[in-house]
Amino acid sequence: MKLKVCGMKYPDNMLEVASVGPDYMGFIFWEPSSRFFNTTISEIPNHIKKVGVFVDASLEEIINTIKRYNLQAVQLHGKESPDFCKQLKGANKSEINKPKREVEIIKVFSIKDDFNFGQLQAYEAVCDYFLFDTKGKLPGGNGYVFSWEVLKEYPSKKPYFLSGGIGLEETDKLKDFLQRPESKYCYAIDVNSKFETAPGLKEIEKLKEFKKSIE
Ligand SMILES: O=C(O)c1ccccc1NCC(=O)[C@H](O)[C@H](O)COP(=O)(O)O
Repeated sequence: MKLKVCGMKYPDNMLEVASVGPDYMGFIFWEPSSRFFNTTISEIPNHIKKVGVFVDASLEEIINTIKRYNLQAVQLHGKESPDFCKQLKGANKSEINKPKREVEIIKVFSIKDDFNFGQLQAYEAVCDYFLFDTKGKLPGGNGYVFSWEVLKEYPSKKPYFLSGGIGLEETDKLKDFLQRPESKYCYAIDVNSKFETAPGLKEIEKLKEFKKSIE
């Protein structure tokens, strides 16, 4: 199972987290967040994909940020429409990253108690992954787990990231979930606030323990 560590902020901490070996590292490009990032990304190994997290940012802002930070993925955490994702995919193919690999598009859906999976259909062709997070006061990083039971209704074959308040306390529940049919397309686990001592500052020992538990 892949691991994404989101909400990185501090250069030394990025290097420490890199040593744990996640597959993705996320950077929040949404100013109101306590994890808002606008400085320099440390030299982390190439196999760790850098993900830019955006909330209803313009196409221009996203493209400029991809270029500035050499991002390999973008996570869209707002109300971005299928057409917006399509435009981003188009820009991606033509101008962002040629001749390198295309930037992955991760579209986020926030879940409270139930969820209308019908809305995924329009995004199938225009994003690479879905990410399921917990609906809360903020667009992301709320620190609450949603009921994964909802995913029994998952109608798609698109791989998804499971997110929302996941910490070491969820390890047993997660192991159980990963045995179930509804986790067939679960591609990665996304963690954030449950591994912090302060916004954007991750706890390395906890991350090591968690990574082992999902291997
Ligand atoms: O983390 C933030 O501050 C944030 C703010 C606005 C949009 C997205 C944000 N985080 C994105 C993530 O991918 C988080 O890992 C995800 O929401 C889960 O966070 P948590 O509930 O703290 O585990």
